Amino acid sequence: MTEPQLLKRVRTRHFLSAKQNGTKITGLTSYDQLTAKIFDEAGIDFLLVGDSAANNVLGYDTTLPVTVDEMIPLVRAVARAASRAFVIADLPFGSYETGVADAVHSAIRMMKETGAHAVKLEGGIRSADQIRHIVDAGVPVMAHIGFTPQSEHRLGGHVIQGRGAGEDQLLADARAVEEAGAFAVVLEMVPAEAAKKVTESLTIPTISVGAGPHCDGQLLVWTDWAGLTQGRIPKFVRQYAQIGQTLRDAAGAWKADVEAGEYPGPENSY
Ligand SMILES: Nc1nc(=O)c2c([nH]1)NC[C@@H]1CN(c3ccc(C(=O)N[C@@H](CCC(=O)O)C(=O)O)cc3)CN21
Ligand SMILES: CC(C)C(=O)C(=O)O
Ligand SMILES: [Mg+2]
Repeated sequence: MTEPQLLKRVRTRHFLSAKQNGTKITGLTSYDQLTAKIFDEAGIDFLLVGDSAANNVLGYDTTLPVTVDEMIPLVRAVARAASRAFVIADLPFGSYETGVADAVHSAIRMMKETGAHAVKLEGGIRSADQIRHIVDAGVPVMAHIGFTPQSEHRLGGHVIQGRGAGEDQLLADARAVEEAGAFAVVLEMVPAEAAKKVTESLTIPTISVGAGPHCDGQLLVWTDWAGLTQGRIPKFVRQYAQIGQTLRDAAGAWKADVEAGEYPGPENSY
């Protein structure tokens, strides 16, 4: 988006101007103050405290079990650490689907108790009323359509969305969230050509998570991107580090040194 030192704090208007200027927007997930500070210093434009914390922090198999109460301390840590990046709190499953009052309540809790700058929720047409009411309450909303992990059981697994006839549904969902007042929309796991059509038909920026190169920005789950996630990694991820292997090697080397009496050395002792 803009050079880190030129911009004090990323705001929703910078998302819109980035689309207008053709400058790509970058986002990573973050769940703690250590990574938030590092990604913020690297100039990443926004940090999403994803409900993927369910898998990546709390050890659940899916995102479904995580609650607002569990998310709040993580969002707070990220918001405290980020000085330039725009911090977005993911609304977990069950905290907004039950009606506009519950959705506004959850969004306000996130804003009041964490210092986040916006919330994100899943769903297009089905979530448009919630988006409208949260925005009316003064809270910016990032929408999320295409593959929506909170509904993976209804979708039948990690299935690519927006293929064939699904493209019309995707476009309708995208228009609905823009009309409802979302400032940006995440497109997850949709064909590049469908994402291109959505990007060209909206005035708000599209953020790709596995939606190809034509979107206005790109977002990845940091633990996937840094080689920390165990197990299957989606095809849309490019790994920029192998932190998992680095830590495994470090733990093995330290254990061997301790067992051999090589650690601590004189320089580590009083
Ligand atoms: N952005 C994102 N969303 C997720 O739901 C998600 C992550 N990242 N990262 C961690 C886990 C791992 N997940 C996934 C999601 C998809 C595949 C996968 O292999 N997908 C196929 C395409 C779908 C298919 O047709 O099977 C692929 O080739 O990428 C793997 C792990 C779900 N989780
Ligand atoms: C992958 C992104 C879009 C997300 O919702 C999350 O990390 O929870
Ligand atoms: Mg999420």
